[in-house]
Amino acid sequence: MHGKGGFLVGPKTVRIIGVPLDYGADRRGVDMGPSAIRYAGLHEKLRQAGHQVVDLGNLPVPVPESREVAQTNLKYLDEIVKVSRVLARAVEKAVEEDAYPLVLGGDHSIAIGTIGGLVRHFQNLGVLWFDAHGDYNTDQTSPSGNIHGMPVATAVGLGHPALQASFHGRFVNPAKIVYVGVRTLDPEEAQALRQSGTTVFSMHEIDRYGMRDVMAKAMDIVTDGTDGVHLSFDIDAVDPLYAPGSGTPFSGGLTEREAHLALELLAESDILSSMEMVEVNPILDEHNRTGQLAANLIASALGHRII
Ligand SMILES: NC(=[NH2+])NCCC[C@H](N)C(=O)O
Ligand SMILES: [Mn+2]
Ligand SMILES: [Mn+2]
Repeated sequence: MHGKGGFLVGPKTVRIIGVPLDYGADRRGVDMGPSAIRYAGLHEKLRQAGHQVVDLGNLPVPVPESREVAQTNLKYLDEIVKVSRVLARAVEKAVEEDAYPLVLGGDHSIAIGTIGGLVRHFQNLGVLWFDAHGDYNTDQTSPSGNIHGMPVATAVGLGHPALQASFHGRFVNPAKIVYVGVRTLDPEEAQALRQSGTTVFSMHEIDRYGMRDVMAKAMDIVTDGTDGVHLSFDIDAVDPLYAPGSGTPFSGGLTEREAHLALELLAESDILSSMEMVEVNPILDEHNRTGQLAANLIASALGHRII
Protein backbone atom coordinates (compact mmCIF):
# COMPACT_ATOMS: atom_id res chain seq x y z
CA MET A 1 0.00 0.00 0.00
CA HIS A 2 2.80 2.39 0.86
CA GLY A 3 4.37 2.26 -2.58
CA LYS A 4 5.57 5.83 -3.16
CA GLY A 5 8.94 5.74 -1.44
CA GLY A 6 7.28 4.46 1.70
CA PHE A 7 4.64 7.18 1.57
CA LEU A 8 1.01 6.97 0.55
CA VAL A 9 1.00 10.15 -1.49
CA GLY A 10 3.93 10.93 -3.79
CA PRO A 11 6.19 13.54 -2.15
CA LYS A 12 5.13 17.07 -2.96
CA THR A 13 6.27 20.58 -2.36
CA VAL A 14 3.23 21.84 -0.49
CA ARG A 15 2.94 25.60 -0.81
CA ILE A 16 0.73 27.02 1.92
CA ILE A 17 -1.16 30.24 1.15
CA GLY A 18 -3.20 31.73 4.02
CA VAL A 19 -6.16 33.93 3.14
CA PRO A 20 -7.50 35.63 6.29
CA LEU A 21 -10.65 36.84 4.58
CA ASP A 22 -14.09 36.95 6.17
CA TYR A 23 -15.86 39.43 3.88
CA GLY A 24 -17.72 36.66 2.08
CA ALA A 25 -19.36 35.41 5.27
CA ASP A 26 -20.15 38.90 6.61
CA ARG A 27 -19.18 37.77 10.09
CA ARG A 28 -15.92 38.05 11.98
CA GLY A 29 -13.71 35.23 13.10
CA VAL A 30 -13.15 33.10 10.03
CA ASP A 31 -10.23 35.41 9.18
CA MET A 32 -8.37 33.65 12.01
CA GLY A 33 -8.82 30.26 10.37
CA PRO A 34 -5.33 30.10 8.84
CA SER A 35 -3.67 30.68 12.24
CA ALA A 36 -5.87 28.10 13.96
CA ILE A 37 -5.05 25.44 11.38
CA ARG A 38 -1.32 26.18 11.45
CA TYR A 39 -1.35 26.20 15.27
CA ALA A 40 -2.78 22.68 15.23
CA GLY A 41 0.56 21.37 13.94
CA LEU A 42 -0.10 21.36 10.22
CA HIS A 43 3.52 21.73 9.07
CA GLU A 44 4.73 18.89 11.24
CA LYS A 45 2.01 16.50 10.07
CA LEU A 46 2.74 17.26 6.42
CA ARG A 47 6.47 16.72 6.91
CA GLN A 48 5.74 13.41 8.60
CA ALA A 49 3.78 12.43 5.51
CA GLY A 50 6.92 12.97 3.45
CA HIS A 51 6.30 16.41 1.97
CA GLN A 52 8.38 19.53 1.76
CA VAL A 53 6.44 22.45 3.22
CA VAL A 54 6.84 26.05 2.12
CA ASP A 55 4.57 28.50 3.90
CA LEU A 56 4.06 31.81 2.10
CA GLY A 57 2.24 33.26 5.12
CA ASN A 58 -1.01 35.16 4.69
CA LEU A 59 -2.10 37.36 1.81
CA PRO A 60 -2.81 40.95 2.86
CA VAL A 61 -6.50 41.49 3.57
CA PRO A 62 -7.81 44.78 5.04
CA VAL A 63 -10.04 44.41 8.12
CA PRO A 64 -13.79 44.82 7.53
CA GLU A 65 -14.25 47.39 10.31
CA SER A 66 -12.28 49.80 8.15
CA ARG A 67 -14.72 49.30 5.26
CA GLU A 68 -18.31 50.23 4.64
CA VAL A 69 -20.79 47.56 3.62
CA ALA A 70 -22.47 48.76 0.45
CA GLN A 71 -26.17 47.98 0.37
CA THR A 72 -26.12 45.43 -2.40
CA ASN A 73 -26.67 41.75 -2.81
CA LEU A 74 -22.92 41.33 -3.22
CA LYS A 75 -21.51 42.41 0.13
CA TYR A 76 -17.87 43.56 0.00
CA LEU A 77 -17.69 42.83 -3.73
CA ASP A 78 -14.68 45.10 -4.39
CA GLU A 79 -12.62 43.73 -1.52
CA ILE A 80 -13.31 40.13 -2.50
CA VAL A 81 -12.48 40.79 -6.15
CA LYS A 82 -9.17 42.36 -5.12
CA VAL A 83 -8.13 39.49 -2.86
CA SER A 84 -9.27 36.93 -5.46
CA ARG A 85 -6.99 38.50 -8.04
CA VAL A 86 -3.93 38.22 -5.80
CA LEU A 87 -4.82 34.70 -4.68
CA ALA A 88 -5.44 33.52 -8.25
CA ARG A 89 -1.99 34.67 -9.26
CA ALA A 90 -0.34 33.00 -6.25
CA VAL A 91 -2.11 29.70 -7.00
CA GLU A 92 -1.33 29.88 -10.71
CA LYS A 93 2.33 30.53 -9.92
CA ALA A 94 2.44 27.57 -7.53
CA VAL A 95 1.11 25.09 -10.08
CA GLU A 96 3.35 26.55 -12.80
CA GLU A 97 6.31 25.89 -10.52
CA ASP A 98 5.16 22.34 -9.87
CA ALA A 99 4.19 22.99 -6.25
CA TYR A 100 0.96 21.82 -4.64
CA PRO A 101 -1.14 24.80 -3.52
CA LEU A 102 -2.72 24.39 -0.09
CA VAL A 103 -4.98 27.37 0.54
CA LEU A 104 -6.16 28.06 4.09
CA GLY A 105 -9.27 30.19 4.57
CA GLY A 106 -10.96 32.33 5.32
CA ASP A 107 -14.50 31.99 4.12
CA HIS A 108 -15.53 30.05 1.01
CA SER A 109 -15.52 33.09 -1.27
CA ILE A 110 -11.74 32.53 -1.52
CA ALA A 111 -12.46 29.55 -3.79
CA ILE A 112 -13.17 32.15 -6.49
CA GLY A 113 -9.50 33.14 -6.40
CA THR A 114 -8.17 29.60 -5.94
CA ILE A 115 -10.15 28.08 -8.79
CA GLY A 116 -9.68 31.20 -10.94
CA GLY A 117 -5.92 30.59 -10.70
CA LEU A 118 -6.21 26.85 -11.33
CA VAL A 119 -8.25 27.13 -14.54
CA ARG A 120 -5.54 29.28 -16.10
CA HIS A 121 -3.19 26.31 -15.79
CA PHE A 122 -5.44 23.24 -16.09
CA GLN A 123 -7.45 22.91 -19.28
CA ASN A 124 -10.07 20.64 -17.76
CA LEU A 125 -10.19 20.81 -13.99
CA GLY A 126 -12.14 18.40 -11.79
CA VAL A 127 -13.48 19.80 -8.51
CA LEU A 128 -14.54 17.95 -5.37
CA TRP A 129 -16.66 20.24 -3.19
CA PHE A 130 -17.27 19.09 0.39
CA ASP A 131 -19.94 21.28 1.97
CA ALA A 132 -23.20 21.32 3.90
CA HIS A 133 -24.25 23.98 1.37
CA GLY A 134 -24.38 24.28 -2.41
CA ASP A 135 -22.62 27.66 -2.68
CA TYR A 136 -24.46 27.89 -6.00
CA ASN A 137 -26.21 31.21 -5.45
CA THR A 138 -25.75 34.28 -7.61
CA ASP A 139 -26.55 37.87 -6.65
CA GLN A 140 -29.95 37.17 -8.23
CA THR A 141 -30.80 34.20 -6.01
CA SER A 142 -28.85 34.80 -2.77
CA PRO A 143 -31.03 35.40 0.27
CA SER A 144 -28.08 36.87 2.21
CA GLY A 145 -25.89 38.71 -0.29
CA ASN A 146 -22.93 36.84 1.21
CA ILE A 147 -20.45 35.94 -1.48
CA HIS A 148 -19.31 32.75 0.29
CA GLY A 149 -22.63 31.32 -0.96
CA MET A 150 -21.65 31.99 -4.59
CA PRO A 151 -18.26 30.45 -5.51
CA VAL A 152 -19.47 27.37 -7.40
CA ALA A 153 -21.88 29.40 -9.54
CA THR A 154 -19.01 31.79 -10.23
CA ALA A 155 -16.69 28.92 -11.20
CA VAL A 156 -19.09 27.72 -13.90
CA GLY A 157 -19.50 31.23 -15.29
CA LEU A 158 -22.77 32.34 -13.67
CA GLY A 159 -23.53 35.48 -11.71
CA HIS A 160 -21.94 38.90 -11.55
CA PRO A 161 -19.13 39.46 -14.09
CA ALA A 162 -16.94 41.27 -11.54
CA LEU A 163 -16.59 38.04 -9.55
CA GLN A 164 -15.45 36.19 -12.68
CA ALA A 165 -12.51 38.49 -13.41
CA SER A 166 -9.92 36.00 -12.10
CA PHE A 167 -11.11 33.29 -14.47
CA HIS A 168 -9.91 35.00 -17.68
CA GLY A 169 -12.92 33.56 -19.48
CA ARG A 170 -12.14 29.89 -18.66
CA PHE A 171 -14.68 28.22 -16.45
CA VAL A 172 -15.05 24.80 -14.86
CA ASN A 173 -17.16 22.25 -16.70
CA PRO A 174 -20.10 21.55 -14.33
CA ALA A 175 -19.98 17.87 -15.32
CA LYS A 176 -16.58 17.74 -13.56
CA ILE A 177 -17.85 19.17 -10.27
CA VAL A 178 -18.90 16.73 -7.55
CA TYR A 179 -20.42 17.74 -4.24
CA VAL A 180 -20.17 15.64 -1.08
CA GLY A 181 -22.13 16.19 2.13
CA VAL A 182 -24.77 18.69 0.98
CA ARG A 183 -27.84 18.98 3.23
CA THR A 184 -29.25 22.49 2.90
CA LEU A 185 -29.99 24.58 -0.17
CA ASP A 186 -31.89 27.82 -0.74
CA PRO A 187 -35.01 27.25 -2.89
CA GLU A 188 -33.81 28.97 -6.06
CA GLU A 189 -30.32 27.60 -5.54
CA ALA A 190 -31.72 24.06 -5.46
CA GLN A 191 -33.55 24.65 -8.70
CA ALA A 192 -30.44 26.01 -10.41
CA LEU A 193 -28.34 23.15 -9.07
CA ARG A 194 -30.75 20.54 -10.42
CA GLN A 195 -30.20 21.91 -13.90
CA SER A 196 -26.48 22.53 -13.47
CA GLY A 197 -24.99 19.25 -14.66
CA THR A 198 -22.97 18.89 -11.46
CA THR A 199 -23.20 15.71 -9.38
CA VAL A 200 -24.52 16.11 -5.84
CA PHE A 201 -23.85 13.36 -3.30
CA SER A 202 -26.01 14.70 -0.52
CA MET A 203 -26.09 13.19 2.97
CA HIS A 204 -28.81 10.89 1.67
CA GLU A 205 -26.41 9.15 -0.75
CA ILE A 206 -23.74 8.93 1.93
CA ASP A 207 -26.18 7.27 4.36
CA ARG A 208 -27.48 4.99 1.67
CA TYR A 209 -24.34 3.83 -0.14
CA GLY A 210 -21.66 4.63 2.41
CA MET A 211 -18.70 6.96 2.01
CA ARG A 212 -16.54 4.32 0.34
CA ASP A 213 -18.88 3.86 -2.63
CA VAL A 214 -19.69 7.56 -2.85
CA MET A 215 -16.00 8.39 -3.06
CA ALA A 216 -15.37 5.71 -5.68
CA LYS A 217 -18.05 7.28 -7.88
CA ALA A 218 -16.90 10.82 -7.12
CA MET A 219 -13.28 10.02 -7.99
CA ASP A 220 -14.32 8.37 -11.27
CA ILE A 221 -16.15 11.53 -12.32
CA VAL A 222 -13.47 14.06 -11.41
CA THR A 223 -10.60 12.08 -12.93
CA ASP A 224 -12.28 11.09 -16.20
CA GLY A 225 -10.97 13.44 -18.90
CA THR A 226 -9.45 15.96 -16.49
CA ASP A 227 -5.85 17.13 -16.11
CA GLY A 228 -6.08 18.25 -12.47
CA VAL A 229 -8.32 17.73 -9.45
CA HIS A 230 -8.98 20.37 -6.80
CA LEU A 231 -10.44 19.63 -3.36
CA SER A 232 -12.42 22.47 -1.80
CA PHE A 233 -13.28 21.47 1.75
CA ASP A 234 -15.76 23.58 3.74
CA ILE A 235 -15.39 22.42 7.33
CA ASP A 236 -19.18 22.72 7.78
CA ALA A 237 -19.49 19.56 5.68
CA VAL A 238 -18.60 17.85 8.95
CA ASP A 239 -21.34 17.71 11.57
CA PRO A 240 -21.27 20.59 14.10
CA LEU A 241 -20.82 17.95 16.82
CA TYR A 242 -17.24 17.53 15.56
CA ALA A 243 -16.78 20.93 13.91
CA PRO A 244 -18.46 23.49 16.18
CA GLY A 245 -16.25 26.35 14.97
CA SER A 246 -17.94 27.43 11.76
CA GLY A 247 -20.32 30.27 10.96
CA THR A 248 -23.14 28.52 9.10
CA PRO A 249 -23.40 25.13 10.83
CA PHE A 250 -26.06 22.61 9.85
CA SER A 251 -26.82 19.38 11.65
CA GLY A 252 -26.93 15.93 10.09
CA GLY A 253 -23.45 16.13 8.61
CA LEU A 254 -20.46 13.88 8.11
CA THR A 255 -18.98 12.18 11.13
CA GLU A 256 -15.33 12.86 11.84
CA ARG A 257 -14.47 9.37 10.63
CA GLU A 258 -16.52 9.63 7.44
CA ALA A 259 -14.64 12.81 6.58
CA HIS A 260 -11.29 11.16 7.29
CA LEU A 261 -12.20 8.07 5.29
CA ALA A 262 -13.11 10.22 2.28
CA LEU A 263 -9.77 12.02 2.41
CA GLU A 264 -7.78 8.86 3.10
CA LEU A 265 -9.31 7.32 -0.01
CA LEU A 266 -8.32 10.42 -1.95
CA ALA A 267 -4.77 10.13 -0.62
CA GLU A 268 -4.60 6.49 -1.68
CA SER A 269 -5.55 7.37 -5.23
CA ASP A 270 -3.20 10.39 -5.18
CA ILE A 271 -5.39 12.35 -7.61
CA LEU A 272 -5.41 15.79 -5.99
CA SER A 273 -3.33 18.60 -7.47
CA SER A 274 -4.48 21.28 -5.00
CA MET A 275 -6.60 21.72 -1.91
CA GLU A 276 -8.26 24.41 0.18
CA MET A 277 -9.71 24.26 3.69
CA VAL A 278 -12.24 26.97 4.54
CA GLU A 279 -14.76 28.32 7.06
CA VAL A 280 -12.89 27.44 10.26
CA ASN A 281 -13.97 30.12 12.76
CA PRO A 282 -11.90 30.12 15.99
CA ILE A 283 -14.23 32.60 17.74
CA LEU A 284 -17.02 30.05 17.57
CA ASP A 285 -14.77 27.10 18.30
CA GLU A 286 -14.14 25.10 21.49
CA HIS A 287 -10.42 25.06 22.34
CA ASN A 288 -9.47 24.92 18.66
CA ARG A 289 -11.16 21.56 18.10
CA THR A 290 -12.27 22.60 14.66
CA GLY A 291 -8.83 23.94 13.79
CA GLN A 292 -7.37 20.60 14.89
CA LEU A 293 -9.88 18.69 12.84
CA ALA A 294 -9.10 20.82 9.78
CA ALA A 295 -5.35 20.22 10.16
CA ASN A 296 -5.90 16.49 10.64
CA LEU A 297 -8.15 16.29 7.58
CA ILE A 298 -5.60 18.10 5.42
CA ALA A 299 -2.94 15.69 6.68
CA SER A 300 -5.17 12.71 5.82
CA ALA A 301 -5.70 14.00 2.30
CA LEU A 302 -1.93 14.32 1.93
CA GLY A 303 -1.26 10.78 3.09
CA HIS A 304 -0.58 11.14 6.82
CA ARG A 305 -1.19 7.84 8.60
CA ILE A 306 -0.64 6.67 12.15
CA ILE A 307 1.18 3.55 10.94
N1 LIG B 1 -19.63 28.71 2.37
C1 LIG B 1 -20.68 28.71 3.14
N2 LIG B 1 -20.62 28.39 4.40
N3 LIG B 1 -21.83 29.08 2.54
C2 LIG B 1 -23.07 29.24 3.25
C3 LIG B 1 -24.11 29.79 2.35
C4 LIG B 1 -25.43 29.97 3.07
C5 LIG B 1 -26.57 30.43 2.19
N4 LIG B 1 -26.91 29.42 1.21
C6 LIG B 1 -26.24 31.75 1.50
O1 LIG B 1 -26.04 31.76 0.32
O2 LIG B 1 -26.18 32.77 2.15
MN1 LIG C 1 -20.85 25.51 3.92
MN1 LIG D 1 -19.07 26.52 1.45
